[in-house]
Amino acid sequence: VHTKSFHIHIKYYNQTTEWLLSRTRHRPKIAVVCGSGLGLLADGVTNKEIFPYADIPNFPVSTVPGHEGCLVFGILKGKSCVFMQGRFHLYEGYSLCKVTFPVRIFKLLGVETLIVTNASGGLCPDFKVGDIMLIKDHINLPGFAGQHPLCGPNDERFGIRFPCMSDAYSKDLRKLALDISHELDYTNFVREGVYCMVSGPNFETIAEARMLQVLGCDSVDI
Ligand SMILES: O=P(O)(O)O[C@@H]1C[C@H](O)[C@@H](CO)O1
Ligand code: HPA
Repeated sequence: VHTKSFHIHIKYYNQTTEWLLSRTRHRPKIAVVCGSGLGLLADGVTNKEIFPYADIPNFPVSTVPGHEGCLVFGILKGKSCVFMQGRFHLYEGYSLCKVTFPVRIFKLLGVETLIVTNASGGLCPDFKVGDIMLIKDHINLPGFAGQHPLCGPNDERFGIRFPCMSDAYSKDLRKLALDISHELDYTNFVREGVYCMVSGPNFETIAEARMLQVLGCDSVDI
């Protein structure tokens, strides 16, 4: 991989951030990335301001069905939020720094909490189709092969060079989600587990899925 594809100059992050800040009144502290078919998570938002990705400078565009390709700002339960209706994938041909570009824009917009969602494949034999799995940890398989969004020059504005990953997923937020699933009587389909990223675009072979199970993965996605 050419090292240039590991890096996006800060001027592009600043340009995109300034473009958005000059067009929205919202100053979200919470961002939600909606996976395939999950753009409807933004439906309950009020005071909506919608920006198609194609209009936002430097933003990638969605090429996968089920990904609307819009950034939606608004208010949910009194909190200012931003929703990505559609996310980006390595298999679309984007470098990982392009895939994660919006996350860094969220950081520059002042977002403090990131909620990621997607439609992944279940590996844990106890899971049923349609279950919701809260991610408690992950295995970044492409990362083992040097396909990692943090490779390249480090910009301390976005975080330290060697980030600790032992607490990547907030215990407090996971507990909150579990508490709410109890309150709503959703416990028979809300699970916790280890998520694995693979590159795609093919889904896994039977042998690969079995290997991932042995490695301790409960769900897998591309
Ligand atoms: O963006 P997510 O992970 O929800 O999308 C899944 C995996 C593929 O991108 C796509 C296949 O339908 O859905
Ligand atoms: N594997 C199997 N099923 C899936 C995946 C995957 O990676 N992503 C979404 N459904």
